[in-house]
Amino acid sequence: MSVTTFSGPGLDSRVALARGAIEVDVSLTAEPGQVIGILGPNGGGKTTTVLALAGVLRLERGHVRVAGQLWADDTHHLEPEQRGVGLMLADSLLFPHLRALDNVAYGPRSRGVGRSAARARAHTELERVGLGDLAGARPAELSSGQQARVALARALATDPALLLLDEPLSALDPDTRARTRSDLATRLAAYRGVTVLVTHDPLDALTLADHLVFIEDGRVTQTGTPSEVLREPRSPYVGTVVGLNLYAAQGDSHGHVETADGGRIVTTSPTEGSVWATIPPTAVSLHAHEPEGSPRNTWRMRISSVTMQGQSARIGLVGDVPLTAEVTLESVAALGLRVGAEVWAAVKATEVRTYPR
Ligand SMILES: Nc1ncnc2c1ncn2[C@@H]1O[C@H](COP(=O)(O)OP(=O)(O)OP(=O)(O)O)[C@@H](O)[C@H]1O
Repeated sequence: MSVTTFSGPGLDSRVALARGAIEVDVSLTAEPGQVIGILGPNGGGKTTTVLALAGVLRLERGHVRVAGQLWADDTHHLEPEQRGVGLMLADSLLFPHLRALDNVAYGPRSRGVGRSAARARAHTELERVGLGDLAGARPAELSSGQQARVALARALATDPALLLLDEPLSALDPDTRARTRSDLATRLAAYRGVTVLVTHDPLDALTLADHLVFIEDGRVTQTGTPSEVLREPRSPYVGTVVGLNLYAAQGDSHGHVETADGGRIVTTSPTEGSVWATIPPTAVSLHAHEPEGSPRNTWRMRISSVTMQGQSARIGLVGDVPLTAEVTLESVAALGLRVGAEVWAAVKATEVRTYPR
């Protein structure tokens, strides 16, 4: 098969294909060394995108170019083993009968590297993930975090230009996950190819990725650096992930915005035209009686949920402007906050941020 060569060094892709009930159409670009974090609700097309980049699924339209090489377009399709790609999934899928060293050496071996060169390479990769001493162990003798690190070493042992990590930490318990996340961050910092990391965990995305891409219903709904996304979410899903109350609203240019459900919010932020409005849950105070004072929003609300989070509680509120509030556990006790109870919620106008939609 002839392979057309392009000059771009990183990832340049648009994958478009039907999968199940949805049409996936996702464009991703990245420079070498960048980590792209992909987030999105279940069934939105994240894994489909990864499998299309890997060559497991065929494109219907679009293209995949990596390190200047065309891997796929309408007419070309390189098989996964013909692509310089490393894949790591939630299940590390190690060969149970092989030592860690031979699990890692398997990749180079299957690409034609001789046995001793492949083993030498596997040793180097295991050392890079801190497992040089456990090269002789079989998967059953390794902890789940160590197995994940072997899987990472295996994915990198073939010098891939593109590393695809699909929920690589999701099978780990929270402590192991935190430690393995930091090992992964260290290893990725030294990797010069492009990494695409699919995760449901905002912490993975914020700590590992340089750039975030949200995929919902087969489409990209938002891209940006973690701090851009944290500051200005642009879909209800992204609002939930970054922990802000988010409303699609219309401004009346008199310091009010009106939400799609007819709720009115007072703000000191610009209110011209179609805007997103955000309210941080920590900016919502709850009261037994209607509060008065500086320009503020006050709403009579009913409590729909109460969940604890460390030393604070998140209170779901329904009313004119549905809200999540984050309050101290003392407030929960003092105000008798429980599902079904009615309270006043107050938010200062200065706490409501708007930006164009
Ligand atoms: N093996 C399959 N055959 C056919 N359709 C599938 C298959 N796997 C997934 N789908 C469908 O493809 C669509 C996209 O699924 P995909 O796994 O890409 O989403 P996802 O964003 O990775 O979801 P999750 O977060 O649940 O892993 C969904 O509608 C799903 O039901």
